[in-house]
Amino acid sequence: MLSLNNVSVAYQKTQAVQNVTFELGVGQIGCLLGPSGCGKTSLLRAVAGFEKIAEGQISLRQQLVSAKHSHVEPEKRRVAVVFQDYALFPHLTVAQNIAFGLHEYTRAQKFQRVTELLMLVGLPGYERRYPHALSGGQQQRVALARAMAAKPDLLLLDEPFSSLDAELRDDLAKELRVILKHENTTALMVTHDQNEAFAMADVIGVMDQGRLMQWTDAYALYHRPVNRFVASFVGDGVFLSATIDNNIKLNSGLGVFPINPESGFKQGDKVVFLVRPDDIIHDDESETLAKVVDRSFQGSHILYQLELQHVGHARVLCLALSHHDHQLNELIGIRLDLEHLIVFKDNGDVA
Ligand SMILES: Nc1ncnc2c1ncn2[C@@H]1O[C@H](COP(=O)(O)OP(=O)(O)OP(=O)(O)O)[C@@H](O)[C@H]1O
Repeated sequence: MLSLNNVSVAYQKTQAVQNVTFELGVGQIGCLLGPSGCGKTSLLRAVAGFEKIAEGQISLRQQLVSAKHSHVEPEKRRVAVVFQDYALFPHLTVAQNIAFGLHEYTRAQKFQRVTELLMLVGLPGYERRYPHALSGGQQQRVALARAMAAKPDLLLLDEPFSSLDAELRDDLAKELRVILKHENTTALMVTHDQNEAFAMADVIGVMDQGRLMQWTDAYALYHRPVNRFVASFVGDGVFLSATIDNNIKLNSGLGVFPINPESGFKQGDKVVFLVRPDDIIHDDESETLAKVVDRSFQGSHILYQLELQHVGHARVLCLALSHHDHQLNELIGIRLDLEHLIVFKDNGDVA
C-alpha cells in the first residue's frame, strides 16, 4: 500500500530525513517513534505530500507519488491527516464537520456515514453539537471520524493525542486501534511516546537523527534492538560492561552467560550488555547482594534502583512485586534471569 524507498527530506540547511526505506501493507498500522527533532514529522509530511523529497521514491498503491523530480499534490493522494490540534471547523456542527469532504455522497448516504462513524468513535447522538461544546478527547474523536469519513487509502496521524492527558491518551490509543482495524484502514502515526506506539501499532519504526534505525513489531524492538539507541529509547534498562571469554564474563560479578556464537565477537572484546528491570529478579535466597538506592512505588510493583556490591558499583533497575517492600540502603538478594543477551560493542561510556 505504502512504500518508501531511500527517502530523504532536506530543508535549506537541515537534512531532516536520510535514506528511509519501509513498507506498510493494506490494513496495517505503522508508527514512527523517536525523540524530538529526529525527522518523524518531516517524513509524515512527505508521505502526505506537504513536503517534497530530495532523494528516493514514495509510492502509494504501487503508484509513484514522490520522487526527486515528480510530486503528486496532497489532495490527489487519497490520504487523510489527523493533526494534534484537532483542527475542526468551529462554525460547523459535528455532523457537518464529519460530512465535510463527502462531496459525492447523497444526503442519505452522508447521514448514514456520519451516524456510523459517530457510533464507531463512541459519540452516538452528538451530530448537532458544536466543537466548543466538546472536551479535547471528544474533539479528537470527531477529527478522527472526519478524516476517516471518505475512506482514505491511508490515514496519517501526527501526534494525535499529545494535547490530551496521559490516561485519556492511553485509552484513546487502544480505542483508535480497534476503530482502524474495524474499517481496515492503513495508518501511519507519529509519536515520541512508546506506550502509545505499543498500544497502537502493528509495526514500529524507531528514528534517530533523520535515520530509520529499525522497522519491526514491538516485541522484536524490545527484545532484539539492533543498536544501543533503540535499546535505550524503547523500554527501561541499563548497560553493564563485560568481556568476551568464549562465553561472556561479567565484571559486575553477576555471573557467566553464553552469547550467540554467531554474534561476531572474539575473545577479549570489550562489550556492554542490556539489563532490563524484568531481567533482575529479587531473590532472598541469592548471595548476590545489591543496595537499594532509589525506589518508586507503582501499585502492583515497586521499581527499585539497585547498586551492585561488586566491581564498578554499577546501578541496575529491578521490578519487584510490591509486597517486597524494601527501604533505601537496604541490601537485598538478586539474580539475573537473562534469556537472550543483547550485546553491543563497548564505546567506553559505561562504568
Ligand atoms: N520547515 C522547516 N524548515 C527548516 N527546518 C525544519 C523545518 N521543519 C523541521 N525542520 C528541522 O528538521 C529536523 C526534523 O524535524 P521534525 O519536525 O521532522 O522532527 P520531529 O521528530 O517530528 O520532531 P518533533 O517531535 O519535535 O516534532 C529538525 O532539525 C527541525 O529543526
